Amino acid sequence: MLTFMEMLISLITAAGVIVLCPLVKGLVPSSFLNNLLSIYEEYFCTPEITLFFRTDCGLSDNQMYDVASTYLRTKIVDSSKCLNVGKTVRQERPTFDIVPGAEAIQESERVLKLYSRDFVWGTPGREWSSIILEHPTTFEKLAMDPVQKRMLKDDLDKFVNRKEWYKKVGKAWKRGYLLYGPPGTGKSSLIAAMANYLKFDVYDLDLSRISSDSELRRIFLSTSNRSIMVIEDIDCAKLEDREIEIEEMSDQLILQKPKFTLSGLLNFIDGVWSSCGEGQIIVFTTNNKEKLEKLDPALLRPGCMDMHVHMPYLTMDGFKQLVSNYLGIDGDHQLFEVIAGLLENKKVTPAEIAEELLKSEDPNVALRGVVEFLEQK
Ligand SMILES: Nc1ncnc2c1ncn2[C@@H]1O[C@H](COP(=O)(O)OP(=O)(O)OP(=O)(O)O)[C@@H](O)[C@H]1O
Repeated sequence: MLTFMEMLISLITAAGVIVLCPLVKGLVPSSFLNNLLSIYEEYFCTPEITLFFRTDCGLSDNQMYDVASTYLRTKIVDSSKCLNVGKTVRQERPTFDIVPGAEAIQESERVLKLYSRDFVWGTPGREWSSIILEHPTTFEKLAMDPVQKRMLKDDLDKFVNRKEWYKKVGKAWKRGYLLYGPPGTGKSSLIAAMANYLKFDVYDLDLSRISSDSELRRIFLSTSNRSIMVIEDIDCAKLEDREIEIEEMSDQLILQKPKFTLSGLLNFIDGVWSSCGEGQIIVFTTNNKEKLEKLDPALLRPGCMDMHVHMPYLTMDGFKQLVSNYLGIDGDHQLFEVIAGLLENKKVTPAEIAEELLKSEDPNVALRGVVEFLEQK
């Protein structure tokens, strides 16, 4: 027979286990659990603290929200070892400490986000809205010159692993890439591959809608570290210095009209403001590199665009990669020779051939379609 004290100790221990262990919680019927918890709380519990993780901290996203959601999503078995939340009596705010192990989980489980400004116009205080980025392109799937692909991956690896080096030489930890080539050659796909490879969020910035340097500053400062800022079709972005159009301005305001300037943009990429933020990558894309050079050569210099990546029309190597992706053929095919001959004389983009390959899952039908397409081009 259990004594009263032994029963009480068992009850406390059981309730303690249930309170502390989420796994056990899932196994116990809720009515029993609630009764047990109310007895436990009434006699032994300190008041509960509820933590609210807001999605944003003013202008920027709240990283603690990401940490907490990652934590809850993975339902880490040994939960007590992963996220320490603490507050001493002297501290004004709680501290959050991710201990080793949790970072690795966070990294592998991290959901990438694509930020844009499409839904923030007229929303005071918000510079970006985001959706989950689930782009399937990886470096392996990209139809791209293998040597160039290797060089780019090495460059990215070197960049992300050299935080201390950048500090030592007194350089902002940033890197710029210019992707240029005709439409449909994979510039956007390459950006997705870079984001997936590095596990970096992507910020998609439309420069033509920026009206002043101060707006640009606010926007840049509200991006997170270790992210990719993309400015697509930069040659079409109306980069000339421009003034904001405000109809009813007082005389005083007219004297200091807000302006967007090219030098304001350069300041963020390789000037004084470039040191705000760490591990940031900026990518320009263009279909017309010459036009960009004419506008201002400074935009293409190392320090601004450190690496220029040419995305050309489709080559036979690229074609074989697409065939592997779409038809699962990794070896040879009898139509490859004729296709190689046609590709040598035609300017065709990977996007066009991808479209043809989508038409049939039967390799013979799909490849005959490609031959016809190339012959007619
Ligand atoms: N190099 C490539 N490797 C694999 N797929 C590609 C490649 N280029 C294009 N594609 C296919 O074509 C589609 C369109 O390509 P993408 O948008 O990446 O080209 P782009 O160069 O960014 O074009 P634009 O200049 O018009 O923005 C992609 O979704 C992908 O399916």
